[in-house]
Amino acid sequence: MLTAEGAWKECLEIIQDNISYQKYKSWFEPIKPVKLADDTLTIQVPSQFWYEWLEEHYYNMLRSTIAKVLGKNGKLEYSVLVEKSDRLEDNRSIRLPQRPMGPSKPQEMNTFTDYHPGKIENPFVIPGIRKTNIDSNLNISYVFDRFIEGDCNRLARSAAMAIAENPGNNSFNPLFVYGGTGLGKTHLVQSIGNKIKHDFGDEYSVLYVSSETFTNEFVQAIRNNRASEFTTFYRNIDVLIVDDIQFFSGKEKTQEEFFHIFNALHQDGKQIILSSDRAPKDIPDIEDRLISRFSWGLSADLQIPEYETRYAILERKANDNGINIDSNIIEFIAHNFKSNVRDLEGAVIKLLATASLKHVDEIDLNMAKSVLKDMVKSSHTQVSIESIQNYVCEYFGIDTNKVREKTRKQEIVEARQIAMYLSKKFTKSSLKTIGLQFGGRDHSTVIHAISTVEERLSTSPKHKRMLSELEQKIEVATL
Ligand SMILES: Nc1ncnc2c1ncn2[C@@H]1O[C@H](COP(=O)(O)OP(=O)(O)OP(=O)(O)O)[C@@H](O)[C@H]1O
Repeated sequence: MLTAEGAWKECLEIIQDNISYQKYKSWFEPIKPVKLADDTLTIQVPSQFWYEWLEEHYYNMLRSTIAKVLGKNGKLEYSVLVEKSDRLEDNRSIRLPQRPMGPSKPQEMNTFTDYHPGKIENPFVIPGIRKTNIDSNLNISYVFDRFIEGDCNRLARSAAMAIAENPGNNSFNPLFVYGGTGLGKTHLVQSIGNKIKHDFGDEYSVLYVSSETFTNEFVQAIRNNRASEFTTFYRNIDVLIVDDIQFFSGKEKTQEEFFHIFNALHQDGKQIILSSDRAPKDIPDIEDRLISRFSWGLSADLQIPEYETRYAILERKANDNGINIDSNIIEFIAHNFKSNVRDLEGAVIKLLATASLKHVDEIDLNMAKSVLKDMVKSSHTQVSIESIQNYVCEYFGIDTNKVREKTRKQEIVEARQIAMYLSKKFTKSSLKTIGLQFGGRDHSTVIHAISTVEERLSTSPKHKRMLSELEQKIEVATL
């Protein structure tokens, strides 16, 4: 029978796969499952603010997670730990938003009584496509207003704005936005879609899709003999935004399909917006004819933000989250988190979560330094999954390719599981990405590997020693 712990563990596995590791650690790890009765899971959160934060930021994800784990009648209830009344009062600089105080004893805070499982519809099977019934898949918080402009993104942002003002009818077709991870590609390309929808209403059908979803839908469509419906659907879009196009690499059939859709849309003066982690010419295993089309309009890169932009982004993020951060803390973060915007955001979130967990209203610079110590270290250099595979294989004295092969030899399996565990710990990659880099395994294999390693860690001192040696090796390499 499913227990509260078991149900919450399943929820965590899903949640972990849907949000960054940092957010997962900050907001979900401290939660404790309390009770499971009548399809209702009760979880205990550390503070009233915590509950409000979850509701504000993760409501939809929690709803669908609960539905997956407990079924369509599943409900989630919160119980809030007693708030301390003796709040500290000295010179601190993060102020939590002034919200009503939580209850003085644990109490049910919210129930998804109105829950109905979310309909996940495949857009291309909607009969008689009409512009108004297409779900654009846009995240409404990705808007221009929240996208801070700097030298690092000025060209891309201006082109994006010009497109949003005049979709299809501009010289940036397609717009190809590229740059490293966490630099704002998704935010920017979705801002275009959101502005068009806001300014033009149903005049344009807008669709945001990741290249991975596009590929999966295409494969499904072929399997179900619905390839022509798939094509028709995409050819009817007015503004097509495809994110992370580098995932088309090596997928010949998908590339061919996309090539025809691209031509049809372009010919009809429809707007195409693409993003990628690298410039068109640097994407491996993509047909030349597609690469040449990607370069028809404008390719604009997003670079690492300079200090002033990092400062402005931090101020804005804090503001958006309803907190005031003292300028010396902003300076500290802006000086130490240089590689991407996601890390800046992660730092603000971690401070906020810690303030809430410790029940303090404000945080001073010393506390911020200590809270962010580990992140500062890890933000300096990013280790790749490939180098983790190398470290582990070198440690075990085996050939690196072996961990990517299908072999089930015990020593290889063990090395592979450890490398997967370390990849989760030291990189920001999703379980899916990790699985793919280990010979195309799926995310459940990675979850299994991680829990196997964790179990061994807690029962075998030999494994603990081994892991700690490996972790040290990786840490030294990333300093
Ligand atoms: N210029 C900016 N102003 C404000 N927020 C930004 C800016 N650039 C990025 N962000 C924020 O940083 C986070 C990461 O951005 P986003 O997901 O768009 O990056 P990405 O380049 O698509 O990353 P990935 O390649 O890993 O998918 C988002 O929360 C986004 O809002």
